[in-house]
Amino acid sequence: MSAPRTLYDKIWDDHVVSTDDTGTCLLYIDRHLVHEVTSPQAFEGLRMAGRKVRAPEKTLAVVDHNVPTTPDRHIGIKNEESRVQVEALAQNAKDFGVEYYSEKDKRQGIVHIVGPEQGFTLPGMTIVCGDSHTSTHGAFGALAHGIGTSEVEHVLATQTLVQKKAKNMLVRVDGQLPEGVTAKDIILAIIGEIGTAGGTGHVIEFAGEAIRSLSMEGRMTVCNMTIEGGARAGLIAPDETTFDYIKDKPRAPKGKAWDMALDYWKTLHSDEGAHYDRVVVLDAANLPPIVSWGSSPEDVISVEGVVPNPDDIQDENKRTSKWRALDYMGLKPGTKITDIAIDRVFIGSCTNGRIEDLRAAAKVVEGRKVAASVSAMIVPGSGIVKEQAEAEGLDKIFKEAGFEWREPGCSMCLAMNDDRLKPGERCASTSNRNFEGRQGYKGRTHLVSPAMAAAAAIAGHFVDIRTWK
Ligand SMILES: CC(C)[C@H](C(=O)O)[C@@H](O)C(=O)O
Ligand code: SF4
Repeated sequence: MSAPRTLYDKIWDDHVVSTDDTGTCLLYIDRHLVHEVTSPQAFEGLRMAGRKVRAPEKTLAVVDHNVPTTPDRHIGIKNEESRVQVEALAQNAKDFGVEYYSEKDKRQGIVHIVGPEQGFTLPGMTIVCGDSHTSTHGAFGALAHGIGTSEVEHVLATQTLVQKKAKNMLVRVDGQLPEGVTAKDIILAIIGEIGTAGGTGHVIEFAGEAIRSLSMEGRMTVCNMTIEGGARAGLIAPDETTFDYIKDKPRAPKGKAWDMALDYWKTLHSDEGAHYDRVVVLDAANLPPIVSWGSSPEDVISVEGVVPNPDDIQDENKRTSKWRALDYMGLKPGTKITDIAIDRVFIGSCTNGRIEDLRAAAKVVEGRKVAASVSAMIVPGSGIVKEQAEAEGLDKIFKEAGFEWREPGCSMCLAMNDDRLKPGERCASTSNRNFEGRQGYKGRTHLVSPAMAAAAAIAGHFVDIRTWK
């Protein structure tokens, strides 16, 4: 009998084309997602070498980072650099025969929301994109890597990627999540626990009752932020929740092909006794709603807590860097998290821009008003999410409360388009990165779940969603 294997081992083994003496492998790539930021030079490289895209039918291109999200976006992009990138992707997709969703297409949205929603992302596949949050697709039990622009070119040309195998890490979240605590809180707590380098050199498999109980949307939120914990990729074994989600998606296998796919997908789980190089266990029942206080996704604390004092940190470099983070954030140690007032709220991004996220926010917002001191916006992750939300009347709830209701895109997750913070502005954000300048020059980001962001918009400061009335 062969040795027990993890889910990662299985997908890896199924895709190795060749291995050299140093253990470096050539991996076959099943799906390639392309956006406008990391692809222009890759296509240019192909053009100069006179090469074609090897498998256009396994490639899907969509604009997301640079597109405006205002209702008048059809008039075009003012920013020259953004406009050039978007136009380049449209042209490259046409020249190389790759399917492309422009900002005028209902299927357009953030690449990591579009892939799953179209059934382009399927269990057991290797999936790449020139984007770090490609880890999102691991929620389907797919091995999903972010890659650099030169690798984008390599995959376009050959449908393979040069890779060394990573180690196996298991993060098990036992028990049940308390009311008001979400997938976002799980992953923020995990990163708080292991640190931003905690997953370095590993692929993390998420397992345990709390993970199993999550919807696909929640699982995508968890896998999305795996990269912020330093891991190469995140994985969750597919199950009935996964199969139900995929079933009627446009590109999902149909008929006999579906039955065959399902037989294979059911083998995609770690074997009993499979070896993990590292195991971390958390108890979901102990998790509170979480708020980030600093400029790294590991700087997290319970909403019931206070801003920590960096002087309590032993390591000098770390102590200095956390003092710097507090200075940047304009916060003092000992301040209660619920006393922090905010100026802006951003609900969206590939972390929390899916329908379930908008439903969670709407539930909090219904019949209430955004605080006079706050400007808040909702940016659906795709045109399909937007359409669904409108069919459910969520847009009305948001607009009546005083939120802006936008067109899909990366928006204020990163300052690559017109949506950005002004210097000094403080934002409750459902995105994944709170780096300095991430949402705009000198902008201050606090990472939270959609329900927590929505509640902060109403209250004007952070509140504990579990006890807030
Ligand atoms: C622009 C892109 C390359 C980048 C990434 O790789 O993640 C962006 O999506 C981000 O979230 O910072
Ligand atoms: S939404 Fe944010 S994290 Fe996701 S791909 Fe866009 S910029 Fe990157």
